[in-house]
Amino acid sequence: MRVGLIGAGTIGKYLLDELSGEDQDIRITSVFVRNLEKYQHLEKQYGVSLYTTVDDFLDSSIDVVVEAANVQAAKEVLPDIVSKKETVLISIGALAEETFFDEIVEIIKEKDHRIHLPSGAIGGLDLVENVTEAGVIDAVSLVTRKPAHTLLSEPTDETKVVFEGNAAEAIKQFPKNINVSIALALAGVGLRQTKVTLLADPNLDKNIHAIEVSGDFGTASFEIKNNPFPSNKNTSYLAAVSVLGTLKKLTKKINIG
Ligand SMILES: NC(=O)C1=CN([C@@H]2O[C@H](COP(=O)(O)OP(=O)(O)OC[C@H]3O[C@@H](n4cnc5c(N)ncnc54)[C@H](O)[C@@H]3O)[C@@H](O)[C@H]2O)C=CC1
Ligand SMILES: O=C([O-])CC(=O)C(=O)O
Repeated sequence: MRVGLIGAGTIGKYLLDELSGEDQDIRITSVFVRNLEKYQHLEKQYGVSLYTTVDDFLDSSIDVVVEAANVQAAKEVLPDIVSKKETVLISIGALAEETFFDEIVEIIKEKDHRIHLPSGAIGGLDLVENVTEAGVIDAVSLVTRKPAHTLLSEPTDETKVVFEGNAAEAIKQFPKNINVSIALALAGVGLRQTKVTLLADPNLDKNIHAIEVSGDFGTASFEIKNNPFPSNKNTSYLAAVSVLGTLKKLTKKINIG
């Protein structure tokens, strides 16, 4: 499977490290960048071709596109990508606006393409999706706790609630920090019904996501204590791992969950 990558930052570089080389079943062959000079070294290092226009990138010989840029970039390029390719989207917040979501769904239905949303820095989405499809879910909440300096510009001595509301509002205010809430919302009861609390904790060096689900099926609680990437404290290591996992699932004959 030949993969086209958008965004060669923390997650993108992790994927390049894992998925380059002739002998790989899944291999990144094309990378879309804005600044050719800055990323030129990737060509030699990973044997990839760089593209600066979306059209050329999509016309290169790739089977699937992985977006690992950011919510705004994803929104800009998503209609073009999904109309031509299968897509793995990690900036899931790009799908938070209802009209845009509907537009994308219309395109993928017409083109018979799929979008794959990795579980990112959380887990348990299979359960949430199952109980939602079966109509046996009542409520979902997410409490995210992050190192204070990744959320606040000023230092703080005590834990601060920086957001309390629903997933739709959370991603508008924190597009770089709470993509997980949109994955949870899309798997479950929707953006307005998914409760989100975001805490800035000065004594923390991990990104912790606590999920509570309840309904006729029973209750479920998940807590994911994520180690951040050393090079990017905003991003959990698991987020990158989940993109790799999603790509590997695309090639498997037995799917779990
Ligand atoms: N669903 C989840 O659990 C998580 C989702 N994310 C999403 O993944 C994204 C990527 O994360 P990281 O790799 O840690 O971020 P990063 O900031 O390290 O890397 C992003 C890269 O994308 C590039 N970029 C930005 N706009 C672009 C454009 N229009 N075209 C091409 N490249 C562009 C940047 O230059 C940078 O190299 C985040 O912005 C966030 O939206 C991140 C963590 C968790
Ligand atoms: O990496 C994380 O823990 C979560 C994150 O940034 C996001 O959901 O956007």
